[in-house]
Amino acid sequence: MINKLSQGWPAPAKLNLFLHVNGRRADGYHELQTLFQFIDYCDYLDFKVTDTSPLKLHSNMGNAVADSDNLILRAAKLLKQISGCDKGAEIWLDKRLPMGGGIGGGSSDAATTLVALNHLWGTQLSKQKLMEIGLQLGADVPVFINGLAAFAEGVGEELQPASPKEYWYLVLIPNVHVSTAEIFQDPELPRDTPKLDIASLMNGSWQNDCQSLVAKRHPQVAKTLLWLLEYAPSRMTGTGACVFGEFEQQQQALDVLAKLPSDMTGFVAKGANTSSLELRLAQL
Ligand SMILES: C[C@](O)(CO)[C@H](O)COP(=O)(O)OP(=O)(O)OC[C@H]1O[C@@H](n2ccc(N)nc2=O)[C@H](O)[C@@H]1O
Ligand SMILES: Nc1ncnc2c1ncn2[C@@H]1O[C@H](COP(=O)(O)OP(=O)(O)OP(=O)(O)O)[C@@H](O)[C@H]1O
Repeated sequence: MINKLSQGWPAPAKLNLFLHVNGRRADGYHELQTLFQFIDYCDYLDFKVTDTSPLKLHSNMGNAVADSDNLILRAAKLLKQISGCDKGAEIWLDKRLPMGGGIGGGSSDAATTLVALNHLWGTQLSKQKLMEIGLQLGADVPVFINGLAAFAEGVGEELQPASPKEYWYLVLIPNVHVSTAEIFQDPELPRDTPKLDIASLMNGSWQNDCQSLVAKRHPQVAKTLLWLLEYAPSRMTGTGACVFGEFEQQQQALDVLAKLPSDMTGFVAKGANTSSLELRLAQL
């Protein structure tokens, strides 16, 4: 059972406003160019520091992820190992973000764990060091630790600050789990988009190179995207399954949400170039 403490630490979702796949490296990972923006839709974590070393996680995720695989416990363990900290922690997770949706919930939980425990344990590692540790857990973890919207290259860890317009988004959640690894292993994934300079990318038309393939493999994604495109410029985020449409006004997004067929689910959220985690840190 989750017994939330007084004030939680947010773990916000991200959108990939565009995602280009430029090539494959020898280690199997892909070279990407992508634009990350946060949204104000979050998981929440709470932490209680203990004097002895065990780590314990309470969550409302059910059996979805074994403790040994959970990025929260993996992040906490790694921070303990690297910092030599002998304290422990009890951690509560209020999971709200859909899993396997391409909005980065697992990576964001890991980032929030590293940032919060670094503060609460007094381990005092720099943001840069936390980002290095985060990268060992997933390609998307560093941007969540950095907390600022960013243009990213490499496998997603070479970050340059960016300030895309903070639209209101209607995010739809097709009822399928898309495996990131499976999409990146698919022989039909296009991997040859030329690398462009940041200015051309920011001013060009934004696309997701994984979208056609995911729509082909998962008809539910294709159907959801087609529905949303009737109302707004819309794309997939990450390797899916979630798709998002952009709106100038919150009410426009809410009006479309109200029309959603009963077999679809979604939520409205605001784009944020500074993450809610970064804002929480600034309050300390
Ligand atoms: C596609 C994105 O969501 C864009 O934001 C991310 O790059 C994915 O980041 P992530 O979920 O943190 O990914 P990881 O957990 O590091 O990797 C999952 C799997 O995706 C593949 N992968 C991931 C990132 C990348 N640049 N190239 C890849 O080929 C790898 O096969 C890896 O086994
Ligand atoms: N705390 C966690 N929350 C969610 N997933 C977790 C967590 N810990 C481990 N995982 C594993 O990570 C997988 C991907 O989860 P996540 O919700 O981050 O997907 P995603 O939104 O598609 O991420 P990305 O866009 O980074 O690929 C899950 O299917 C699950 O097996």
